[in-house]
Amino acid sequence: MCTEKENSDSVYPQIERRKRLPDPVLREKGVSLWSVIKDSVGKDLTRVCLPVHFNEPISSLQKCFEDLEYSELLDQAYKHGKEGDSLQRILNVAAFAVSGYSSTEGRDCKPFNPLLGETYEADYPERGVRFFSEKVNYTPFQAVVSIYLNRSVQISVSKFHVNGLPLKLKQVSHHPTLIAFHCEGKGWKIWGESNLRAKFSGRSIQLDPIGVITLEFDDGEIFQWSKVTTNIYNLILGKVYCDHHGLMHIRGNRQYSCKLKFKEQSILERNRHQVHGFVEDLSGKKVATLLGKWDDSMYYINGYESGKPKDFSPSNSSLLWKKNDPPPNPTRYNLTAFAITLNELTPELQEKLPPTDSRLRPDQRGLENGEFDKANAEKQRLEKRQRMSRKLQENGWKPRWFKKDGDGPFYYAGGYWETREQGNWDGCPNNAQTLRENHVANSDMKLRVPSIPELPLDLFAEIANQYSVASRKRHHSEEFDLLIRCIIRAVNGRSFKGLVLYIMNHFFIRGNCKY
Ligand SMILES: CC(C)CCC[C@@H](C)[C@H]1CC[C@H]2[C@@H]3CC=C4C[C@@H](O)CC[C@]4(C)[C@H]3CC[C@]12C
Repeated sequence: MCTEKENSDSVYPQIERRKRLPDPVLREKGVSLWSVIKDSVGKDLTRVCLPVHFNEPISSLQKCFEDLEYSELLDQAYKHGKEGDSLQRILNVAAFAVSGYSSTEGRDCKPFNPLLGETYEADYPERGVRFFSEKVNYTPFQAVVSIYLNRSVQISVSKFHVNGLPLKLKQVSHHPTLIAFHCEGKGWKIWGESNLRAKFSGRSIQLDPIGVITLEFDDGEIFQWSKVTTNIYNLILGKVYCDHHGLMHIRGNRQYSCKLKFKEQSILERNRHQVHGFVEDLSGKKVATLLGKWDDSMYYINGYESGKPKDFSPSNSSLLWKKNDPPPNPTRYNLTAFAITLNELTPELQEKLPPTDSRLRPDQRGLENGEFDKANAEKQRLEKRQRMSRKLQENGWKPRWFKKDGDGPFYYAGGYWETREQGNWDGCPNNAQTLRENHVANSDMKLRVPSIPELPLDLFAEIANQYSVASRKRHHSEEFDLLIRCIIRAVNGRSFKGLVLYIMNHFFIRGNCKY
């Protein structure tokens, strides 16, 4: 734990991280997507909780950090730039932008969709980086794509038939999960939003990333780029896999910019996953050529060569990046050695984490431990609770660590690591505060926080939801009155307003994210 290793020009401490996932407690029973669909005929599938069988024990917040597996390339880029070699800097940045895709090969599970207010921190001093991400929007539906069966209508436009039934896929969510992240390395910072627009296009699902990634070096050089399109194939039949294609333009604020093309796969093309491109200077002169594969390695040669990949040989090209070896104990989820470390929870870490950290989600932890029934039950409970407080969330929820100005992108507002240092997650301004201001403008309401005996959390959510509906309609529904009367009886006649405030406070202290 305490030895130190020379890494580029800084000294990083060495830290032991786990090399494998825990052995599953139970044997997993197979689940077919069909059996899930079959049981859901006629239901609004956004309300159907997908069993954890289709998940990997990583949340989307953690997945964002997977793109930083090769952050060493950015350390290199910083060093080169400092030594006046701007070309090497942009080449390393380009290799970094491609390297983030390498972990997607062979992965066929869905990451956990973060709950509102969920956060993830990664403090990796052995790499010189500190990463933080938060789910920043409210997603009205859990599923990006809803699947429903059309039994009665015989003439169907859908292209799929499952067990003789036509299957129609319909996109329902226009507010995909939005995640903001911020990462600090030695000599650089990188931040952005991870947001995807999903389109179902007959053969596959197309995910178009929205937003830009910004990389800023301490000497003021900035690069910005957007990710390319991802397609997911074989969702219904066969083995699920994804592929990436499109143009990536890395714009710099100084001398160079870089254009990379991720080639779309074709049946004829035997050479898959290819990426090629070039670096050009301000005058448009192409000064270097890049070539490689997003799931393997990237090379460059000085000067521009429009030739085919076969023109590249180890003698005339130099290696920029090579993918790490797969872990010695492969997981069912095909996680990389780096990804295996992301959800590790040591007792020391547990003490420091805020209650909103992905590592504390019981459903995800259950899946990781192979306690599948427990994981499913927890997932259902958490998703149901999140749906129930929907109205209140729509009205006044704000992320805690990221801000935005007008329509601009979210940026890190600061303070997370400082709060962590103090170890007091309750003391800082919280979502409860914001909500109280938005919804309870009446100043004569005094906030008493009564010690209410443990009430089921679902009930809290439902009350909060009803309260928000009622306060807009200016009258309470009968069911709502009944509910409230029951609760008041349960808590021995505490004041209604105080109770509601307490509930809101209790429920939203950490967004919707108290497990
Ligand atoms: C229901 C089950 C069977 C479907 C499994 C779908 C898998 C293949 C999907 C679900 C979520 C997807 C990821 C969502 C977001 C991103 C970020 C993007 O910039 C690169 C692709 C990447 C990393 C996707 C890769 C494919 C992915 C992992």
